[in-house]
Amino acid sequence: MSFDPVVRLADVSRVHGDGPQAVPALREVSLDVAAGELVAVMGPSGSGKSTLLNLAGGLDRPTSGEVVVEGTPLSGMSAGELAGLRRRHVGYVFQDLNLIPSLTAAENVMLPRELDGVRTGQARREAMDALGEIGLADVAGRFPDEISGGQRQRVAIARALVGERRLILADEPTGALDTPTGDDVLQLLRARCDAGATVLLVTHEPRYAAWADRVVFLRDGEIADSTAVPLESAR
Ligand SMILES: Nc1ncnc2c1ncn2[C@@H]1O[C@H](COP(=O)(O)OP(=O)(O)OP(=O)(O)O)[C@@H](O)[C@H]1O
Repeated sequence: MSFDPVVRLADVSRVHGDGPQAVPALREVSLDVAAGELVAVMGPSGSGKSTLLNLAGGLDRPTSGEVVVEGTPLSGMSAGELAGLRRRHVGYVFQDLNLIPSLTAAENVMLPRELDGVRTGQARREAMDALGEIGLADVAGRFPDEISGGQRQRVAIARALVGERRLILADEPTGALDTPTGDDVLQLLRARCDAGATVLLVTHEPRYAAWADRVVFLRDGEIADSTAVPLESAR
């Protein structure tokens, strides 16, 4: 594990809305996550888990504090620069899969790379590699409504992993899946960490958190506890 964090949150606060409606979703949270680390983020509904993930990936900006991704502070970046950094370095897996229904599995995986200027041939090769890695090469030409929910979720993960992204943000990626398929997803994320990526995983399930190196518990927008996961756990 390298010492420099892939993502650093330094005294990060986020207030949603203003005036009497203002909601302090995160309060002065500091967190470093290194290359090779899988950190599970747990906590009750409304404790700030999704807010933390969105800030870590530059999808949202903090009210105060600083987010640093791969050594670059995000505060000074324009919206366009942030979008570029997200496409190059950050992969997202959300519970609602956001696959584009009119594109095949392979085309969905290719899309972020093509948006980043990678030529179609290379993007296709990368997509096929990413799909092959997760055992989905045979459904590459099918559309999202022609494959199962578990396969769709794995396609979404392939799309998050394609290219050289080292920071993977997964918000309840196992939410709609049965247990064996959820285990497959975790195994995949774990393998990417072991290959040097960094994963922040929001989950309500202790079963899946057991795959992490560390579990961070949020309560009312603050880190209430941070616990190393013993090696003899589920992994
Ligand atoms: N865009 C927004 N505008 C106003 N309030 C928001 C917004 N997004 C989140 N919040 C509020 O901020 C707090 C933290 O929300 P967040 O979604 O980060 O929590 P969470 O732990 O991910 O919850 P869940 O487990 O239910 O998804 C909640 O009180 C929520 O209502």
